[in-house]
Amino acid sequence: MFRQLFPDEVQRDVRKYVNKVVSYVYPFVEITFHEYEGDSWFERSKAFVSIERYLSTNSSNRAKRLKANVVKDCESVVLSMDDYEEVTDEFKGIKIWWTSSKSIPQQRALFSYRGDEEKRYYKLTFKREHRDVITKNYLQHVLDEGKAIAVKTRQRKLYTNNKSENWSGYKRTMWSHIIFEHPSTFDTLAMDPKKKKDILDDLMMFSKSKDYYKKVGKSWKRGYLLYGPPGTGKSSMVAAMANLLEYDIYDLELTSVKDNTDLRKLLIDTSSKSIIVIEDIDCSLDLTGQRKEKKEESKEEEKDPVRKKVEEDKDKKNKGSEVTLSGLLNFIDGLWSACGSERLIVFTTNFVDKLDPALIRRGRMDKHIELSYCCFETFKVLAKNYLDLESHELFSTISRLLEVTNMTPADVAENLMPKSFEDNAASCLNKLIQSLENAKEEARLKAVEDARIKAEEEASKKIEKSEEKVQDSDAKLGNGEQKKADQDADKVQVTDVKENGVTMHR
Ligand SMILES: Nc1ncnc2c1ncn2[C@@H]1O[C@H](COP(=O)(O)OP(=O)(O)OP(=O)(O)O)[C@@H](O)[C@H]1O
Ligand SMILES: [Mg+2]
Repeated sequence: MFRQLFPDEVQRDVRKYVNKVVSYVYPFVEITFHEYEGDSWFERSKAFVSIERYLSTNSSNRAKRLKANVVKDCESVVLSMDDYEEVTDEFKGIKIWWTSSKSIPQQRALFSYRGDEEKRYYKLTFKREHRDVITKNYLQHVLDEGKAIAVKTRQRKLYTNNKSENWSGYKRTMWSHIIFEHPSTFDTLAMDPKKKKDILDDLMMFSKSKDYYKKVGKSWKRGYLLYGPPGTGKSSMVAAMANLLEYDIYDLELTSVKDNTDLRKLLIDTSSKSIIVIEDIDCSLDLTGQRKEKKEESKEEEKDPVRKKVEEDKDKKNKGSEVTLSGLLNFIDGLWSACGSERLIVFTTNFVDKLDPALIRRGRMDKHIELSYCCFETFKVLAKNYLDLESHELFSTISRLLEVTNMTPADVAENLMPKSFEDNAASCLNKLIQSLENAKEEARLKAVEDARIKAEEEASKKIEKSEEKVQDSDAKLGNGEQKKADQDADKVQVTDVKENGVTMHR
C-alpha cells in the first residue's frame, strides 16, 4: 500500500529517516561478506571461503541445518550452515551472531555466468560497543583460522609440467596435477637415525623460520641435493619431506621446457608451501658445462656402462630443449625465485661429481645429503617396517655381511618382503642372507677379475716399457756404430792424406 500510495521520492526520504531513527536505537552493527565480489564472477571471495571454513568447524555442530559443498575436483566435503541459519560465536567474552543468507535479484540477468543469480552472503552481527575488537581482532582471527583449516584439510597435489608447445590455447595450463598420495614418511625411510634426525630438524626449522629469513634478507626457500646410487631412497625422501611439511610437489621435467623464459614462467606459476624437484639432474640436460671435455671422458664411460647409458639418454633428451645452466641458476636463486615463499628446491642425482660446482654451491643447494648403501642401522629400520622385527638371532650374521657388501636399501627391502603366505620372518631373513652371500661372492669374483685385468695391464705396460728401452738402446747403439764408422772413415781419410803426403794436419 505504501508503495502504491506514495511516489518514489517520498518513499526514499521516508526510508532514509526510518534508517536514521533505527540506527539511534538499534544497538547492533552488521557486516556482510558476499560470496562473489566486484568483477570476480568465477572466483569466490577469499574472505567468504575462509569464513565458510571457520564456521564449518566451529559452528557446524551447533547449526541444525547444514549444507554440504564439494570442493573443487572432489578434494573434500565442507559442511556449512544452510541458508537462513544462525549460529553464535564467542570471542574474548563477546557474543557474535553469524547468519547465512542470500539475496535473490528481482530481474534475471540476460547472460548469467553462474547457474542462478542468487547472491549468498554471511552476515556478522555484534553489539556496537565491541566494534573495535571485532573489526580489528576478531575478523583477522576468523580469516587466519579459516586459512589454517583450509591448509590442514586440503589434498596435496603432485604437479608435472606440460610440454611448452601445449601451453597455448583456451585450456592453457603449464602444470598438470594429480592428488599426491605417496605413503613414504620419515618413519618408513631407512637411514642412519642420526642423519635422519639432522634432516628432520633442518626441515622443521625451515618451516618455522619465516621471520628469520625476512630478518636476514633471504627469500624463504631452501635447496637440498640428494645424491647416491640408484635405489637408495632419494625419491622416497622427497615424498617423505612433502608428507612431513604437508607441501605440494612440483616434479619439473627439464627436457620438456623449451627455454629459459619458459622455465621462469613455470616458476612463477608454482604456489607457496611446495617442493620443486628435479630428478636425476645429471641426465636432464647438459648442465655440467663440460660438453667439450666429454670426448676425453669417453674412455671412462666405456668402462662404466651405467654412465654410458646416462650419456646416451642425455644426448637424446637434449634435443629440443634450450635451457642452459645459467637459466637454471637463475631459476634457483635469481630475482624471480623470490616470488612466492616457503619452498624447497630438491635435486636428485646418481653422479654428484658430474654436476657443475656453481649449481650445487651452498646458497643454491644448501644441504647436501648422501644416501648410500644399506648399513646395519638402515637394515634395522627396514626389518621393523617390513617384518615388524626389532631383533633376531640372524641379525648379527646380517650385520657382518652388510659390512663387506654393497647392497642398496631397495634390494634389501625386496628380500625382506614376504612373497607367499608361507613366508615368515626367519625365511625372509635367510633369503636376505643368501642374497648377501651371493653379492659378496660376486664382489669377490669381480675383485679377482679386476685384479687380473690390472695385473695384465701392468704387465703389458711393463713389456711396452722394456720394449721401448730396447728400442732406445738399439737406437743409441745404432748411433754409436754410425759415429764409429764415421770416425773410421775420417781416419781412413787421414791415412789417405798421409799416404798421399799432402798437408798431414788436415
Ligand atoms: N632408504 C630407504 N628406506 C626405505 N625404503 C627404501 C629406501 N631406499 C629405497 N627404498 C625402497 O626402494 C624403492 C626405490 O627407492 P627410490 O625410488 O626412493 O630410490 P632412488 O634413490 O630414488 O633411486 P633412483 O636413483 O633410481 O631414482 C622404494 O620404493 C622404497 O620402497
Ligand atoms: Mg628416484
